[in-house]
Amino acid sequence: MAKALANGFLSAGLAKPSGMIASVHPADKVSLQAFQALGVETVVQNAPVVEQAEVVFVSVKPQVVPAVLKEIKPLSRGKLFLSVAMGITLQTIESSLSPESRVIRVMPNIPAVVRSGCSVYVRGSQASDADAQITQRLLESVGTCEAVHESQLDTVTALSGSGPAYVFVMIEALADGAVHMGMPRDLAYRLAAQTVLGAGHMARDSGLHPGQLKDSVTSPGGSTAAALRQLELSGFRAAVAGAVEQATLRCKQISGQK
Ligand SMILES: NC(=O)C1=CN([C@@H]2O[C@H](COP(=O)(O)OP(=O)(O)OC[C@H]3O[C@@H](n4cnc5c(N)ncnc54)[C@H](OP(=O)(O)O)[C@@H]3O)[C@@H](O)[C@H]2O)C=CC1
Ligand SMILES: O=C(O)[C@@H]1CCC=N1
Repeated sequence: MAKALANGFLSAGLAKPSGMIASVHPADKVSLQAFQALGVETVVQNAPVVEQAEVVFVSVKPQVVPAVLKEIKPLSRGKLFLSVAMGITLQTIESSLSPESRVIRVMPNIPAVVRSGCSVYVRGSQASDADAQITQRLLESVGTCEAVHESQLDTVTALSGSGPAYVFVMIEALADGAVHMGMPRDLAYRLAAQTVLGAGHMARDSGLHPGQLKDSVTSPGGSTAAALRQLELSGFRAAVAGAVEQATLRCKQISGQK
């Protein structure tokens, strides 16, 4: 996620490679190469990042966050921390850093890499209006960004944080169906991806209910109606809604609420 955000901020012209520094775990060669390709300085420790940066993204797995916060606490005074870790609450982060640090929780998503992400954020108790503005500006440079209440963050994580994965599975499945019917795979992926993009665009911008949009595609006695019947028989809606529910529960489990 850190690579996607860095790439997005650079593409948006909001940051220069010389103004960024990334701590990359030495074993993670893919990340090392990705940051180097962006021209961003990499270090193998977290301390130099916190020492040099005014705004620090905490983008390690939730299970690793406590150890990282403990490590950087002595350097955290006066800095703004943006944590993207799922399930790690503001209370946990704030109580693990200097009381004079400022914290904002962010839930971005991976399309930030192509500046089509959607992010939400929640201000910590010490974060100022200026901190919220910096957060909003950074994340709006890579997509949409809005403030939410922390009680929504686990569900946001399950919907838009993880959502691209569900959509990628959908694209794969759409293409698999078409390949099964004889379509070349590269054409199938192109059409599937563009279909998702176009439908998303309409759902976002038309002001119409998704059900109305669905009805506009569904000719009486036609092929879409036959396909939709198959989706309903296969429990498609329940599967997708259930995925969001399970992901939310997993976030709550990680944060210790369940
Ligand atoms: N991927 C996504 O789409 C999204 C992810 N997030 C959040 O972003 C965070 C990162 O997720 P993601 O990018 O997928 O995970 P990754 O595992 O890809 O990235 C985490 C990186 O942190 C490194 N790391 C491990 N331990 C340390 C340490 N002690 N100090 C510094 N770096 C360390 C890892 O190295 P190594 O691999 O060697 O352990 C790895 O390079 C998570 O908290 C996740 O909840 C939020 C929204 C969307
Ligand atoms: O899978 C995860 O845990 C993270 C959170 C949102 C997307 N990826």
